[in-house]
Amino acid sequence: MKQKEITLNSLLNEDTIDLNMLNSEEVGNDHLATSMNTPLRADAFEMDDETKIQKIEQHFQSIMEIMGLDLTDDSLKGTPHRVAKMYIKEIFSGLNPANKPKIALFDNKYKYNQMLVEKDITFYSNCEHHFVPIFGKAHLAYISSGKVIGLSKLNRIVQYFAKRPQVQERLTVQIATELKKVLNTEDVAVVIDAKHLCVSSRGIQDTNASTVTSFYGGKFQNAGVKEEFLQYIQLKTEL
Ligand SMILES: Nc1nc2c(ncn2[C@@H]2O[C@H](COP(=O)(O)OP(=O)(O)OP(=O)(O)O)[C@@H](O)[C@H]2O)c(=O)[nH]1
Ligand SMILES: [Zn+2]
Repeated sequence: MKQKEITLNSLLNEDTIDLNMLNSEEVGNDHLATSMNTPLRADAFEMDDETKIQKIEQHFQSIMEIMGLDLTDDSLKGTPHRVAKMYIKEIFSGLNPANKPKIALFDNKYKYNQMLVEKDITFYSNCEHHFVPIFGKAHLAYISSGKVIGLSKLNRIVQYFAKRPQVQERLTVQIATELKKVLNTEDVAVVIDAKHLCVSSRGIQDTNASTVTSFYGGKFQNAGVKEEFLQYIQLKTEL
């Protein structure tokens, strides 16, 4: 299987990126568009969800009509509303910071001081260039700086950032940055192995290629620590 490897640590070189901006995953700051922030307009959430759904429904109906589809057909007539609801409430719900998961941390009373790896987190996202799915596995690791995170919250962080129009590089950096912030440590690692339907189902139509992106912070930049993490996740060849 062919894999394209993009290493992101150079993008996150703290000499070149303002750390305040890295922490600004808030509405209104996103539009300042550092390389890792989803390019959102400042007024992105002035309109409520119900109005957004109504408007998208109207526009999607126009797209279908332009394509010559008969919207009086039983099976098609509900599609504009279905798509609009799916965009706002499901597959792009991670655009809205109101949907950001609340993260519960616990004291590390177990004195566990090795890495914790949450691997094979299945996610579905969508390519921001073609609006077709990106899907795959995310593998996360961290070494506690004193707090322990509930395991499911690692999953929830992945799902939140996946539910946006994405490029895989940005998804990787956004997850890593959030992990660093909530866990108050540089010692985090993220590897994402994903398939892009814009590469397999159209365009070049390569059904075998997958894309691997990675972030290694703090102690994970140490070759031995990184190797231990990679041993645990052992990238699988089929997704
Ligand atoms: N770096 C990066 N590129 C992506 C990602 N998802 C999709 N792309 C690429 O974005 C590019 C968009 O290029 P364009 O030439 O504007 O689009 P296109 O004419 O549809 O290109 P083809 O896919 O080659 O037909 C394509 O090469 C996609 O494969 C991603 O997550 N990261
Ligand atoms: Zn694409």
